[in-house]
Amino acid sequence: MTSPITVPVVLGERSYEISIGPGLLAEAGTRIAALAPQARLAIVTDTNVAGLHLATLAESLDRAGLAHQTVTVEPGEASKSFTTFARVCEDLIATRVERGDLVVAFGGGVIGDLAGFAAAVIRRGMRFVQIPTSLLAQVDSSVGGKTGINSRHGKNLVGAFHQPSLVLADTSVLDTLSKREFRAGYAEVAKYGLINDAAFFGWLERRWRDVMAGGAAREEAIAISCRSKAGIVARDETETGERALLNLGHTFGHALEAVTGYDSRRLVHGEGVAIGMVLAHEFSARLGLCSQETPSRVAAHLAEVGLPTRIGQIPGGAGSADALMTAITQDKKVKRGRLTFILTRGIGESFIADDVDPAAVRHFLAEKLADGPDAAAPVTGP
Ligand SMILES: NC(=O)c1ccc[n+]([C@@H]2O[C@H](COP(=O)([O-])OP(=O)(O)OC[C@H]3O[C@@H](n4cnc5c(N)ncnc54)[C@H](O)[C@@H]3O)[C@@H](O)[C@H]2O)c1
Ligand SMILES: O=C(O)C(=O)C[C@@H](O)[C@H](O)[C@H](O)COP(=O)(O)O
Ligand SMILES: [Zn+2]
Repeated sequence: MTSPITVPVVLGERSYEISIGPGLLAEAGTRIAALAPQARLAIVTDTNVAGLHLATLAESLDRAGLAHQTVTVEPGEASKSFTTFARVCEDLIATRVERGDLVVAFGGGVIGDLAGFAAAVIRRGMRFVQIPTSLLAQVDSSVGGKTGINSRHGKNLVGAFHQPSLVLADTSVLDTLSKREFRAGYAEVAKYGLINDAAFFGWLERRWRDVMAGGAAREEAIAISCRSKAGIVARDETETGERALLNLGHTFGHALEAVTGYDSRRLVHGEGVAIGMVLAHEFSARLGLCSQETPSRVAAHLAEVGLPTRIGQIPGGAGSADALMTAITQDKKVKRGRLTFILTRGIGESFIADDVDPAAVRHFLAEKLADGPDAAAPVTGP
């Protein structure tokens, strides 16, 4: 087996490594034992991932002599709720894991955020390991220490910064991911190009089919994404400045997720981000910050990949401009009541814009909603 790609996340005493490559699940036992030889493990996963990959992880931990128990939740965004969080905390405490033991987040971003938040608060803080199994989790959510759950007022409004001690991204587990979920993760990959790396976005435009197919191009895209995120997180761990760039498309996207009731059948996070990134580029063009060709190029690429790019593609619609604005004004980037958006001057030229006029955003959204439902390209499906 070839050695995995390693990406360091440099954060002083909270530094850790991301390992990326095929077959890492079978090595999880030895790698975790090297980190914490005596630890007992509490694995948090969802029923999909458990059914497909838990046996491989469990065998690896057994071989390394690591005791482990599992807490399982239902798949989907609805599990990032107070109710599920409370149950997971109680179940984890019932396993009698101690402060020196490890929580293992084994799944997509929902599991990483949920289990990571539980690890942040149980016994006032336990170490945890991320074993991300979706593309989205491998390129984004397992890195950087944002953990949390949703509120009825908005996405991720309850949470903590809590860095993992290790990230193991086994790229071969992505072979069992649905096309829809793979595409959703691809939106966050494209985000890194759109933030500050026009060459990467151009590479994706040429090579996206290879990224979807697997192999070297997919691993390269995951590694480039992780390096980009690790660099930003190392410079601004708790989002006092530059880290907000990772929120490109998210102010709109999170509002869309909130008004669609965190219902994964209608919209998953990466799809919200895809639509949100197109909206952020269109809004930038509307403000005269970039040319009209910029949003057209972004939308064309995301649509070619099979992602939704318009609000009208969300089954059941996305409520009203007022409902979206209510969610947007709860965004964590709001400062002294003023809206912050990630806007752009062109592909790979994103910047943080504070004091964005809410009336202009509302007017823009009302116009987008007036376009009405679009039956041409439904977001759901395989
Ligand atoms: N903390 C962060 O920095 C950060 C970054 C980006 C996104 N997020 C959060 O991540 C969540 C989205 O993550 P996601 O897209 O991974 O969603 P998810 O965790 O719901 O996973 C998507 C679906 O894929 C299934 N799945 C996962 N791995 C699989 C595999 N290998 N084979 C088959 N099925 C598999 C899951 O069971 C689920 O049904 C959102 O809640 C979002 O807010 C957090
Ligand atoms: O890591 C970050 O910082 C991000 O913003 C990454 C996003 O892709 C991710 O969806 C994150 O959870 C959003 O953070 P939030 O602070 O807006 O909830
Ligand atoms: Zn995201």
